[in-house]
Amino acid sequence: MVAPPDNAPPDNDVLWARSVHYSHGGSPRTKSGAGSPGLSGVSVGVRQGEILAVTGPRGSGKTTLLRCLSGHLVPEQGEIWFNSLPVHTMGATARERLRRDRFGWIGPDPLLLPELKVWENAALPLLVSGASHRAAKTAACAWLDRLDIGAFARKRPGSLTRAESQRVALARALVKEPSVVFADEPTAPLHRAERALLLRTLTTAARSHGITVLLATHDEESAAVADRSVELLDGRLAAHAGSGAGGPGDADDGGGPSDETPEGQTACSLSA
Ligand SMILES: Nc1ncnc2c1ncn2[C@@H]1O[C@H](COP(=O)(O)OP(=O)(O)OP(=O)(O)O)[C@@H](O)[C@H]1O
Repeated sequence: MVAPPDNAPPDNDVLWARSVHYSHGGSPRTKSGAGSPGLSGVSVGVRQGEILAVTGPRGSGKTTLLRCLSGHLVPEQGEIWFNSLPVHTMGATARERLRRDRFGWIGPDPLLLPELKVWENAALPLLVSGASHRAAKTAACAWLDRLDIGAFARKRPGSLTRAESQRVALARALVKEPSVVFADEPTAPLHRAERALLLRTLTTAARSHGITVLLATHDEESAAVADRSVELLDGRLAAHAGSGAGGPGDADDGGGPSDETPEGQTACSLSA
């Protein structure tokens, strides 16, 4: 067993971004705002089991941050850590394996495969990982039941409403019981009542299984389900605040770092 490097994140942070810079198209951001903005020196720590909302207006960099934290994008500068693993130095295959084995993702579009039954869509992450058909079906149907859509397991996605389809996408994100679920505007296509239901379903499932959630949303009401929020503005972290909803961050200082963290780490849970 290799000891984690000295600059690895604090033990209770499952994910950690340190001074991350990312420009879409690779052209660095200029002072005038020209170029292709993404992230400009964002640092954030996410605790084990925490539900963290990443808020901010459209185009502020929420998706880019989630994609960097999940290893889809590699920052031009800065570090991304998952536990003691330096994601920013991993090769494409290792990052792909990490995403497949430890992370779940749900976006604004359910992206279900119309040719497959609902349970097969929910089971896809297990099927592509080599799980047996029977085990994948059992796990997928259990999640569909938990999310109150078990009755649709044998139907095709085409017969579902948008809200039901999003819940199937949620089952697919949870079916491997990942360490972290990245939820990028998962309620964007839904009506208000449906939004509340999906978020309640996501947070209940995550809390009962100890799953960490990063929820990107421009909607304040959606962000209120989180334990803590960080706000992005123009690719920079603007503020952070505890919502009082309860969670790991409430145990001590409301989610910020302690004074005892090594030099350089204090900024990582707070600032751009
Ligand atoms: N593939 C891309 N190529 C070029 N620019 C991009 C690309 N993806 C995002 N951007 C730009 O990067 C900035 C941040 O985009 P990002 O999607 O991360 O923001 P966001 O806060 O998630 O926005 P939204 O709420 O609209 O999804 C925006 O200015 C966007 O136009």
